[in-house]
Amino acid sequence: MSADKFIKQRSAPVDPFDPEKYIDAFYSNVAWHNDAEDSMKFFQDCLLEAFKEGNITGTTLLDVGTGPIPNMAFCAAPWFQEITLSDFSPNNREFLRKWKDGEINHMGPVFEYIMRLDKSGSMEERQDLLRKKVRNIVFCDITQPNPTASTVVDGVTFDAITCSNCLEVASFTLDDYAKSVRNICTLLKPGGYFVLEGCLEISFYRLGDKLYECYPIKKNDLQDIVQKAGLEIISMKVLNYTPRPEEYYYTDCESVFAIVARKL
Ligand SMILES: C[S@@+](CC[C@H](N)C(=O)[O-])C[C@H]1O[C@@H](n2cnc3c(N)ncnc32)[C@H](O)[C@@H]1O
Repeated sequence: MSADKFIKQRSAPVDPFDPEKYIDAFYSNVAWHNDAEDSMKFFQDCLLEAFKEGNITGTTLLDVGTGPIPNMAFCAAPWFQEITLSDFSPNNREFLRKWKDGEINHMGPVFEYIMRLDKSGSMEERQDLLRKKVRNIVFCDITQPNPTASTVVDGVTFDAITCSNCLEVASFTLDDYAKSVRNICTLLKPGGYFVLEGCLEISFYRLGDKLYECYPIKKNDLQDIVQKAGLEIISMKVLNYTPRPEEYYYTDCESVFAIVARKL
C-alpha cells in the first residue's frame, strides 16, 4: 500500500473513477464482515427503515454523489414522482445514463437483498419503476455553494435528498465537510428530509490501483455539523464492526452511520 499514491477526485486531471470496478468491489456482496455486522446490509436496512410505509415522501428527490449504481434511489423510488441523480464524475454519469437507457442492468445481490426485505414486487419491476422516475442525471460538486449550478436543475430545491459515502470522499478537512453539508442543504426545501449514510473515521478506500483519500469524520463532529446546517436529527444509527484482516487493503473503515434529518 505504501507505494500507492493517495488521490482526491476533484484535483485529478482526468476522471479516475472506474464504475465497473466500483460495482465489482462494493456491490457484488452483502456479506462482507459477518451476518450480524455487515456494513452493506446496515446501509440498506437503514434506508428501508427510513423510507418504509411512505414515512419520507414527496414529489422530488435528489440523490447526491450517486456513483455508478443508484441504490439509495432504488429504495426511495416508490415514494417520489421525479428523481434526479447526480455525481461529480463524468464516468459515473455516463454509466448511469446507460443504465437508464437499458444498456446496463443492476440485478446484483444488493438490489436482491433490498427487494427480499421490501417485499413489494420484483427487482425487475423496481428497476423499471426507478428508470421511469429518473428525470435527470446531472453534474454536481458538493464543495461549491451551488452544487448543481449550470445544470437543468440549477435553482431547483427538492422535497428530499439522499447521499451516501460522498462527503468523506469530497472533503480534505472538517471545515470542507461542514461546508459541503451546508451546500447540499441549500438544495433542500424547508421541512424536507435529508437521508445521509457514510463512514466514520475512514482515511481511504481502494479501487483497483487507486487509493481515494477520505476525511475521517468523527461521530460528534458529524452530529454538530448536521445540526449547525439547520437540520433536526430524527435518527442516527451507527454500526461498529471488525473487518477481516485482508479487508484493510481496501479500506480502514470500521464504523458506518445512517442519519435521517429534517430541514427546519
Ligand atoms: C465512494 S463513492 C459513493 C457512491 C454511492 N453514493 C455509494 O454509496 O455507493 C463516492 C462518490 O462521490 C462522488 N464525488 C466525489 N467528489 C464529489 C464532489 N465534490 N461532488 C459530488 N460528488 C462527488 C464520486 O464521483 C463517487 O461517485
